[in-house]
Amino acid sequence: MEVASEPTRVQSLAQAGLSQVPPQYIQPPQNRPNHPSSSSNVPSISLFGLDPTRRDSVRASIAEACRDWGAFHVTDHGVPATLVRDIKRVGLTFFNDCPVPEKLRYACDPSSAASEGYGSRMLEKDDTVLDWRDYFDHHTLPLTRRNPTRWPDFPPDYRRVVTEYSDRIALLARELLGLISESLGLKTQRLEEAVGGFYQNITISYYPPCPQPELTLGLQAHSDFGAITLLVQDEVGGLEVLKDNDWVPVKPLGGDAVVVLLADQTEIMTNGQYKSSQHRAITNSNRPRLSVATFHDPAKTVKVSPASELISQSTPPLYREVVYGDYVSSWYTKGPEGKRNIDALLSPPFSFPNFALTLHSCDSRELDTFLLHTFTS
Ligand SMILES: O=C(O)CCC(=O)C(=O)O
Ligand SMILES: [Fe+2]
Repeated sequence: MEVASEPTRVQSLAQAGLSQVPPQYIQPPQNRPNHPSSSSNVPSISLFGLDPTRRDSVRASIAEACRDWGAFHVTDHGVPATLVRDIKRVGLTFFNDCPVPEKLRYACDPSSAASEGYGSRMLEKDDTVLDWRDYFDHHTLPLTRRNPTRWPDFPPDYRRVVTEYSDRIALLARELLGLISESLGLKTQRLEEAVGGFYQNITISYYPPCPQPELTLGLQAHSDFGAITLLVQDEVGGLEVLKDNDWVPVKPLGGDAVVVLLADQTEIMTNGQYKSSQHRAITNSNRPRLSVATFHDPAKTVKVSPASELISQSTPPLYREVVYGDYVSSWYTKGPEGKRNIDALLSPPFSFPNFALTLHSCDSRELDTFLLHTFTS
């Protein structure tokens, strides 16, 4: 049996003082970060005082942000600013002050996808360009998956803070799915019921300074595969979202601000009315950066499909039903490559005029997917 070897830790490379990044980290020219042309930022929505009148206007802002961006900031959301600050503090203390050999006590299993713990490589494929990132992944919900003894105990309040943060941020995810449902004219609980009890993971990402940020990515372009991701970042910044084919930096707002990223299952459930956000992280040469992404996903056995209330003769289902576990397996074996995985679920067109239109407007990869679906379904 082949035993997977321990991956190189990016922090160790950064501490070695290299002047050039090793070749495995160099992105092909088309994926390298170019200088962002946009000075805009994602919309920011305050959830303060949600009485019925405020709720109407917040719903409208959410609808616009979800349609135009698939990403937005929320503030005044009920997760205490001290807890948001604490989760960043414990993460940064672990990465900055705990020696690598000590961190390796928590190393995740490099041979199994999405295993809990301290890691550096998300994908097992040998041909992927590597991300300039180390991370710690925590399995936090349902409670049967949560075992804080598998998490660092340095700093001493690490486990308490992650536990509290997990519980509070799940409440916010629920509230946001409710507002997103309402913003589409669905009953408040609709999306939450379709997702079922949350499978929640918290990934703390640490991006060490990189000697050649113009050649690398901290995290390659992808959309998250679950339902909704809530992310906090430090003041360094580096998250970018794709908007109208431009990479737009998500500028840190500080305070209690949380970035909401719609993920693929929400795109499917909303039948494409809301798109999942394609995003990536860039690096810089002088300051380490930290982010905390909390993923809220369905259980692996849940079947996800467009909500029937959103389907009519004029709005046929755009995506085929998928068992969530199959979707995740495909993501890990093929790699994210932007939004390739969700593209593969697009339903074939239904009539000849659509067929002609689709062929006219798709690139060669979409054409492969299209032909495959047309002739195998
Ligand atoms: O570090 C970031 O800002 C992005 C993290 C992210 O997208 C992820 O972990 O899926
Ligand atoms: Fe992500």
